[in-house]
Amino acid sequence: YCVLGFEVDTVNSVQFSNHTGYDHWTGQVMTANELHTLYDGLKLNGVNRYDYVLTGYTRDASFLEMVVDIIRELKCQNPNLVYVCDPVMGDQRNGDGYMYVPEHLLPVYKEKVVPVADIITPNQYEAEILAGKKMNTEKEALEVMDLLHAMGPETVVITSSDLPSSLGKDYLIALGSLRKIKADGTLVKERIRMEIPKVDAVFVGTGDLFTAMLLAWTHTHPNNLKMACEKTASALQHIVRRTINHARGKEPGMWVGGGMLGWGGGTWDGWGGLHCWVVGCRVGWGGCSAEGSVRH
Ligand SMILES: Nc1ncnc2c1ncn2[C@@H]1O[C@H](COP(=O)(O)OP(=O)(O)O)[C@@H](O)[C@H]1O
Ligand SMILES: Cc1ncc(COP(=O)(O)O)c(CN)c1O
Repeated sequence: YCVLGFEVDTVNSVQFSNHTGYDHWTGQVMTANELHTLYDGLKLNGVNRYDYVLTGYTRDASFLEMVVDIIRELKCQNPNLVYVCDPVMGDQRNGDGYMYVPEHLLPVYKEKVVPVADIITPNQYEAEILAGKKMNTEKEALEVMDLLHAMGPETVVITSSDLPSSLGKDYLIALGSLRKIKADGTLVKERIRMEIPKVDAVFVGTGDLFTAMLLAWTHTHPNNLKMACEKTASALQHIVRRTINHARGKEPGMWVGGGMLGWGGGTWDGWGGLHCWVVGCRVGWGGCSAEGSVRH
């Protein structure tokens, strides 16, 4: 189906009853073999040419390794392919970080996945464990982003952090860094900081949505990370606000669903012809979070 002008092929990396923030969850974790079988089908038909690949939540190390093998092959098919990786591993609450996927995935992300990624979107905790360095100040955050660039990706966006905002405690900080070596050898560096008004609730799936939106907006603004991030954050802000208003009963009749991706302004039609392959799961449905809109 077509989302924001992208024709998207989806592959489940897990198939769960609900996201893992619930007390219980059941379902299947996809294996490397199952992924390979699907990829083989695409190859046999000669339809394995993609412009973008986006990966999200994964629980299986060999599945991740297979993703890397496939990315390498897809990059041979299309050297301009952009791989957007959301290294979904964990989060922090009240300053304490924790992993919600098996810990042995960290070295696979670090040594194999991040090096082939063009854009990564960790949260603060994920950025810190990938870089092996804490970020308590903005200066340290910039150092962490440089360490992540050195691992491979030319675009790093830290989707949320608890760094202090000059606007007060009701704002969360997101940071972005674009580091590009141009054909003539010059280094282009763009750093951005976004202060995002906090909604007093915990959302699940917003990181996934952020990454999907960033993919779409960096396509429109490939050399303007500020613009891409602003449009992404704008959509997120609209969605979390409408979601919370709905949950509090202020917006009757609103459906938290895939169609919500249409908010945030801009013209999202008519891009046509782009192929995007998304490896990730659908993060559940129903409930009062933004998750319904993350139907990669
Ligand atoms: N409580 C919130 N208030 C406002 N915006 C939020 C909130 N939680 C998430 N967001 C939005 O979602 C984006 C991703 O944040 P988050 O879900 O914390 O990332 P991650 O899943 O990577 O930890 C943020 O940049 C912000 O735009
Ligand atoms: C199945 C699944 N997918 C994705 C996520 C990531 O959610 P978020 O976008 O909020 O980082 C989670 C978080 N627990 C999850 O359980």
